[in-house]
Amino acid sequence: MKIFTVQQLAEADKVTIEKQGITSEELMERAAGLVFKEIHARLNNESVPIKIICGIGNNGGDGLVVGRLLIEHGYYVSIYVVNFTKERSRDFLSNYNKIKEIGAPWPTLLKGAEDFPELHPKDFVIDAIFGIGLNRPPEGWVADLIHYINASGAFILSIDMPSGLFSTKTPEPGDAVIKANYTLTFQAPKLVYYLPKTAEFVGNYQVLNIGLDYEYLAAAPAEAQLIDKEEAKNLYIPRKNFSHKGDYGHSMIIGGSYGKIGSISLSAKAALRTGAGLVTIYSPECGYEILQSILPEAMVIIDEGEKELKNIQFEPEPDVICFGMGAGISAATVKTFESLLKKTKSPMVIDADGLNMLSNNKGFLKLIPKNSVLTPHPKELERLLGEWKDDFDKLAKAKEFTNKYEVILVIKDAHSITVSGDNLYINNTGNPGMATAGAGDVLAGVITSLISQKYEPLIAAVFATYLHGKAGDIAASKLSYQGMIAGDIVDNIGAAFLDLFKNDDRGME
Ligand SMILES: NC(=O)C1=CN([C@@H]2O[C@H](COP(=O)(O)OP(=O)(O)OC[C@H]3O[C@@H](n4cnc5c(N)ncnc54)[C@H](OP(=O)(O)O)[C@@H]3O)[C@@H](O)[C@H]2O)[C@@H](O)CC1
Ligand SMILES: Nc1ncnc2c1ncn2[C@@H]1O[C@H](COP(=O)(O)OP(=O)(O)O)[C@@H](O)[C@H]1O
Ligand SMILES: [K+]
Repeated sequence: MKIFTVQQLAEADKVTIEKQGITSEELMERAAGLVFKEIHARLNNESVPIKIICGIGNNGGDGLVVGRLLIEHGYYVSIYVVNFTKERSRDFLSNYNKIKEIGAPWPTLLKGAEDFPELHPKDFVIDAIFGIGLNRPPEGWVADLIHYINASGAFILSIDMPSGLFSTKTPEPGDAVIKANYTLTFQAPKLVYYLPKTAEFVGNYQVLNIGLDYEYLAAAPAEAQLIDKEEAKNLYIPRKNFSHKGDYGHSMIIGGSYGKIGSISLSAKAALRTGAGLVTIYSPECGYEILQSILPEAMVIIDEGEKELKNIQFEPEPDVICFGMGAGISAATVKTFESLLKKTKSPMVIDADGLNMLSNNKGFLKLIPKNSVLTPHPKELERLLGEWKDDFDKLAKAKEFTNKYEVILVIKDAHSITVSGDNLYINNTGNPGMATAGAGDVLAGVITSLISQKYEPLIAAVFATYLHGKAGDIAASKLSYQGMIAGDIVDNIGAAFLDLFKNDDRGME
């Protein structure tokens, strides 16, 4: 699903009104009507006190429409208007008058702290103060009102955006931003729904299709792509009946050191479970017996170093090399990594200590084969890019980095983001149970395996991140967030593939 900027959405709004021959008030009625429907379906005429807090722009207008429809359906509704200015948007005003027409009590005007409504934990608050038109931080008593709503303990449903949340910057601690339990948004999710410092304000969310002009949206370049099952399914390459292991490539997993052999075994097993034809593990000597015993399907080549990698030499050349898990960063390992970078021409996957070596030796960056996939978690990314001001600055720096070195970055997080040039792909699978040792090693193996099966490195990164998260979700559904470990993610990669085609006639070919 495409994620658009606020400017694009405003433009789509205009184009829709023109092409569909409707008024903006009709579009507001359509959009807010869908919000009403969702609320009505959930509340099912329950007599919960509903308090709608409206601004004076179109977000407030939406709040008024929702209020009118709820009143007409017999709900117990109080409407408040935050009178931070005398200005009103046109569609706000016409819907304000419509409240009078249905004979409902006039909305209460809030002019300062003394007017704040009583709020109770059992209230259902609809936040329609600011939407995507927020253009400066809320101040004074309006900021106090936002903090007051948050502190009430009431269930908060935000329309379009939690009020006070900007679409292009992250709040500072203490800023006035509604902390919604649920957000109902129009047409497309917003980038801030997926970033570490902003997602917490959004709560759960749902996207309502308000029928904005399809042609405009299809042609508009996406600010980012959200990768869900629909998108992931389209990336899948079916396996042919008449094929052999050579068709699915040879993955080589290089890494490990004394006490950290488990990492490469997880990557290698993940590569096998993702469908690589052949997997070779290249390890320090101390890993030999362990690896041969726990993973008979993989071949093992050992380095001359007993406890760490010292002189990486192998034959024949694999289709793709994954480097770094558990490798450590001793001087000898750094040196042999440098030679490996110099002699490798095809795209690699670089993870963990491979990334740390790149950060400590910035001169190595230009040696990375083009189109390689780097998989940093936030700390590794910071070592690689330097500090960033906020999540937006982080993404800008990541784009610059991938452009400069012609590589692909998978920024691992709750919503991992694959960055390639100016393109962002946001993953929508995964769960907190994956915050467990070795989960990242598994992802590196899945990406490597897909590249060896001839997926383009960018597609491999995006698809692997989806499958890895889905495998984690399936593992969590059986074992709980607490009970699952990285090996369970590996064990459910197959189920993640099968899930792609569940409820779909196409099936896995
Ligand atoms: N696009 C779509 O697809 C559709 C969008 N729709 C809805 O429209 C919403 C956008 O509406 P919007 O543009 O009127 O802006 P909105 O968010 O109501 O608030 C801005 C108002 O507040 C003001 N203001 C700003 N910051 C302020 C501050 N800190 N402190 C004080 N004042 C501040 C600013 O005025 P200013 O003072 O800057 O002149 C302006 O008046 C959108 O989120 C969705 O709900 C649907 O109805 C139909 C389909
Ligand atoms: N809360 C979470 N929600 C979704 N995915 C998560 C969460 N926490 C971690 N993950 C995923 O688990 C993996 C953890 O990787 P990493 O931190 O490198 O672990 P390790 O170094 O132990 O292997 C990443 O792919 C990350 O996206
Ligand atoms: K809002």
